[in-house]
Amino acid sequence: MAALSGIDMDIHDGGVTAIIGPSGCGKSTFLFCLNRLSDLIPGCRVDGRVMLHSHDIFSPGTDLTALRRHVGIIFQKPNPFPTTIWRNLEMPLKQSGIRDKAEIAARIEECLTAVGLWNEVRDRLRRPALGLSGGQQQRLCIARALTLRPEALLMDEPCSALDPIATGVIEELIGEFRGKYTTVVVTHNLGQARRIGTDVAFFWNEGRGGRIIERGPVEKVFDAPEDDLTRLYVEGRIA
Ligand SMILES: Nc1ncnc2c1ncn2[C@@H]1O[C@H](COP(=O)(O)OP(=O)(O)OP(=O)(O)O)[C@@H](O)[C@H]1O
Repeated sequence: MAALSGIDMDIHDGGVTAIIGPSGCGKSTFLFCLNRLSDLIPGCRVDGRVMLHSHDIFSPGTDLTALRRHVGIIFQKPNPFPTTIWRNLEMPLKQSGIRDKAEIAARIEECLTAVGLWNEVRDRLRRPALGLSGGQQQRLCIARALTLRPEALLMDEPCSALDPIATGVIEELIGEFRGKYTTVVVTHNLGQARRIGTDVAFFWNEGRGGRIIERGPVEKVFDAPEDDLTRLYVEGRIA
C-alpha cells in the first residue's frame, strides 16, 4: 500500500518548511525520502524524483554518505552517542576526513555556539553527553548535524520529547536557521508550525496514501487557506 502518492512540492532554499497533518498521513515518510533514509524502511519503494539542485537523489550512483552530509536529520528523541560531548562532535568530523586538531576544536566550538550550548558545556566537554538535559541533548544533536556544514536540515518532531522551555529554545534556534539552512520540520503542533515556518505543507491521508492538500507561505495557509479541509484542520476542527 502507498504511504504517499502524487507528491509534488518545491522546498524553498533557506526557508523553514513545516509539514503538518494528522497521524499516519506520511509526514515522516516524506521527510525520510529527502535524504534517502527511506532506503532503510524494509520493503519501501520510491517512484519519482527528489531533486537536490539538479541531481535526482534517487538516481543510481548517488553517494549516500555525501547526501546525508548535505542533508542532515534530527529525530524526535534526542539520540546523542553514548560518549562524551566532545566525541559526539569530533566523530563525524573525523569520519569526514578532518584530522587537524585545531580545525576540529574550532568547528566544535563553532557548532556548539550556533546552538547556544557553548557557554553551557564548555567546562564539561569531556563528560558524557547523556548527562545533559533532554533539551541540551537535542541541541547537541543539532550541533552534531551542523559539524558537517549541511545545506539542509530535516527535523522529525524535534520538540515532542521536550518540555516547554526547551521547546522554546529549539524553536528560537530554528528561527535563526532561516536564510542559513533549508529546513524541513515535521510537527504536530500547529502553533509551532506558525511560529517557526516560512512555508507550510498540509498532508492528509484519505486511505489511498498521504497527499498534499495545500502548501504555501505560512500566513496564506493558516489565515487564508484555499481548501476547506485545510481550514478545518488549521482551525483545529478536525484532527
Ligand atoms: N516501517 C514501516 N513499514 C510499513 N509501513 C510503515 C512504516 N512506517 C510507516 N508506515 C506506514 O506509512 C504511513 C505513513 O506513516 P508516517 O509515519 O510517515 O506518518 P506520519 O504522518 O509521520 O505519522 P505520525 O504523525 O503518527 O508520526 C502509515 O500508514 C504507516 O503505517
